[in-house]
Amino acid sequence: MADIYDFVIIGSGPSGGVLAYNLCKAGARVLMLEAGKAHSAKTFPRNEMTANASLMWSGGMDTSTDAGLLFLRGKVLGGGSIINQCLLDRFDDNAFDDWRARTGVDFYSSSTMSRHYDEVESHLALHTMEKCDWNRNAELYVEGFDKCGMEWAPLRRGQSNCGQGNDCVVCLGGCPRDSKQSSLVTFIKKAQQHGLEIETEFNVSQIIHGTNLVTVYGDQYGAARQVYGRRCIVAGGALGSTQMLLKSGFKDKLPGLGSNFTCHPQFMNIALFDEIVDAHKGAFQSVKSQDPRFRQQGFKLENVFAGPIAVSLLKPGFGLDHQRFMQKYRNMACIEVAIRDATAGTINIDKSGRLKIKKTMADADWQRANAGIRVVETLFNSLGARDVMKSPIKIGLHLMGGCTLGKDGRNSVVNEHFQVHDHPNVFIADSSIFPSAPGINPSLSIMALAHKASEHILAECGVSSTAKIKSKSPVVEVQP
Ligand SMILES: Cc1cc2nc3c(=O)[nH]c(=O)nc-3n(C[C@H](O)[C@H](O)[C@H](O)COP(=O)(O)OP(=O)(O)OC[C@H]3O[C@@H](n4cnc5c(N)ncnc54)[C@H](O)[C@@H]3O)c2cc1C
Repeated sequence: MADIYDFVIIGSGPSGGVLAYNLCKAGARVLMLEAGKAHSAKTFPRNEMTANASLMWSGGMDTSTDAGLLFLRGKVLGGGSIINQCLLDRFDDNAFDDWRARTGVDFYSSSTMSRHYDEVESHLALHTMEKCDWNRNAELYVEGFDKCGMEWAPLRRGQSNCGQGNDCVVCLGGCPRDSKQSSLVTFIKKAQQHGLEIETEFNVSQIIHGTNLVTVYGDQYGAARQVYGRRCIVAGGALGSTQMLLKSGFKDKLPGLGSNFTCHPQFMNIALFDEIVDAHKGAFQSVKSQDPRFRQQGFKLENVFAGPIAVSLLKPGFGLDHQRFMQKYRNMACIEVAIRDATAGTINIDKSGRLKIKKTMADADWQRANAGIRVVETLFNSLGARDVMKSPIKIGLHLMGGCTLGKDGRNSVVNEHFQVHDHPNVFIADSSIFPSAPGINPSLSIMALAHKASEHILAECGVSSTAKIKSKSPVVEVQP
């Protein structure tokens, strides 16, 4: 006798959380599988090194095949929303127009998506960073922008209570106050109130699509496991979802699987000032560029900083030179350049199922990066910085694509109903469905698309999102 769930959701990030909540609320019996561990505000590691090692895939050391780009992605209950900054922006017309032109999919528009944004935002505490939240790093950013006549805007974060002046900067290792609006403290918590079951440390290796049943294979605590769902929702993020489908042999029917991988490569630029900046105190990020010229040129700037371990990794070299650099930690200000990458990469696997990610920076990408870095240099120089260090390390935080949504199964993986082409019982609505890099923080749009997907999935089951699913007998004999 085996349990059959209405839905098995693989992955617990922004996508998995929203889908779990909407399906559970409609009365479905849902099991969520997550490869990472379950943590809470009380148990998140408080040391930078331990946080990277225990909350990220490969300890935060996933790289492209040429080792030119470093990819960070969460492996913990709550996924990327546990280790991210929770900056929540809607996409603009420019991003949606590009997606519509690439895919021919009409719902990619601000007007169609606004209802879904409204819906997910109604579950989140949102805070626009105000002047009283700024630390000296943010003040310098604004002073520089004003001096150089460039437009900036406050960032909007998902946070409920980050204390006076956002007095804590440990968000990237998991929020110790349950303030950051991760999927763990928002949608997953609410889904659990509607009966969501969760299994953590369950690493999915294969998804087998049957006529009436999807079988999900994996391992948990060193033992082989398999679970069954009438339908399966793959929400493992760009790399995770693509890897699971590749390992399950979906590429035979879907040649586009693994293509269109993008990541908004980011460059940290650190300036040394005579004054004490203490960028590690107060709000970690508060302001962004809003200059239309930058959007046209394919880059954006945000004030940002990092803990001492991360900063030390950004500076090449070792010994006295490195030591002297780190002694100036309190005098550092930092602005990151993030580009809207023009050159898509590919996601593949080797014979052992390990990821092989090809992603290079082509000339068009370097033009965008260098244009942004030049602006940062001008800005810091206008403020009298002693020195500006351009870190050679390129980091991909927003991982997108691999299972693109589109109309044609020859070059896309998921159809307009978020169903994998020719596999009607498997759905995807996470960052892997993105057809290109939007150049905007992606999480809120991942959630809005997941909300839209949940409506399609419920409609496909013959239920409107406000009616209740009548779950079939939960326990039946299974012969996979
Ligand atoms: C340091 C950092 C800062 C960021 N800051 C921001 C920000 O401020 N704003 C913003 O919009 N975005 C930000 N992002 C990006 C954002 O977090 C991601 O785009 C988002 O989390 C992707 O959501 P997702 O649901 O597609 O996948 P994920 O959040 O990656 O969730 C996928 C989940 O699936 C699990 N999984 C994968 N494979 C398997 C498997 N085989 N078996 C079982 N489980 C599996 C993973 O462990 C993971 O928990 C940041 C990212 C990083 C790393």
